[in-house]
Amino acid sequence: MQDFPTAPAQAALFLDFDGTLVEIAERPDAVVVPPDLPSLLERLSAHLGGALAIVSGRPLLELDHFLPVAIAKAGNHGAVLRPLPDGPVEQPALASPPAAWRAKAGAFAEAFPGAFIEDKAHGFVLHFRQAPEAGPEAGMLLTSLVSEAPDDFALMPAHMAWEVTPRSVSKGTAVAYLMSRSPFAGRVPVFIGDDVTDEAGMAVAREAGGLGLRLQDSFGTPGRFRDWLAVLEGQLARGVAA
Ligand SMILES: O=P(O)(O)OC[C@H]1O[C@H](O[C@H]2O[C@H](CO)[C@@H](O)[C@H](O)[C@H]2O)[C@H](O)[C@@H](O)[C@@H]1O
Repeated sequence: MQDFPTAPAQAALFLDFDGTLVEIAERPDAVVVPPDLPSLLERLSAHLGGALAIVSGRPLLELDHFLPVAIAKAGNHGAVLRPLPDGPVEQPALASPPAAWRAKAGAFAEAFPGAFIEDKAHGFVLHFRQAPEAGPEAGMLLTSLVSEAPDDFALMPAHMAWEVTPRSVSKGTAVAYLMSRSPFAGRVPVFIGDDVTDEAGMAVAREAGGLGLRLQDSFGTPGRFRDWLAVLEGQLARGVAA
């Protein structure tokens, strides 16, 4: 078992989705969620008094689609949160990138068969997994566009994708906000993720005395990570992990 900085029963778990809980797929809609994963996460959340949250770049509705269980979720890299499993959705007021940026990115993607844009509420992703030759040029285009409003927007490298996001939110702000309120407050944060976009969440967890774990280093693969979660759930259920 991965060592915790405290008794596991006192931890607050923050889990990335793509590349951590599920394997990366060719397209965002093609990820395969193991049938037993949602209920495993729901049981883990219950053992932790609700202090388990999915913290993802995905929109909240997609997280609800892939993980249709009552657990806390933060989507769009911290731009939308549901801190309590069945509670209300919370969204800070955020600007959207200029329409001209989206139009230029869309025209760029159209020139590379396989590349496409994924729209989000306050940003967009330019995916190039099926057009890898587009990656560097896409990065240069979006770097140039974001430089027009660097205080408001950030460009994040993701797995075979570039994402334009509001600068004021991140997985770090999501973890900090959740840790400020029940049932997360007072627990020791443990963030597990696989990507550059997870580093802000890991950093906040570490600064709070917890753990920021990179999946590849600590677990290897999403499958092995899911196995670890199942073992942890069993221990918490039997009361032998505290
Ligand atoms: O924060 P995450 O839960 O890791 O989500 C990050 C982004 O994941 C998705 O894109 C990535 O996963 C796809 C499915 O495996 C893959 O096809 C793509 O190449 C990856 O970049 C999702 O589409 C984004 O919205 C998330 O921000």
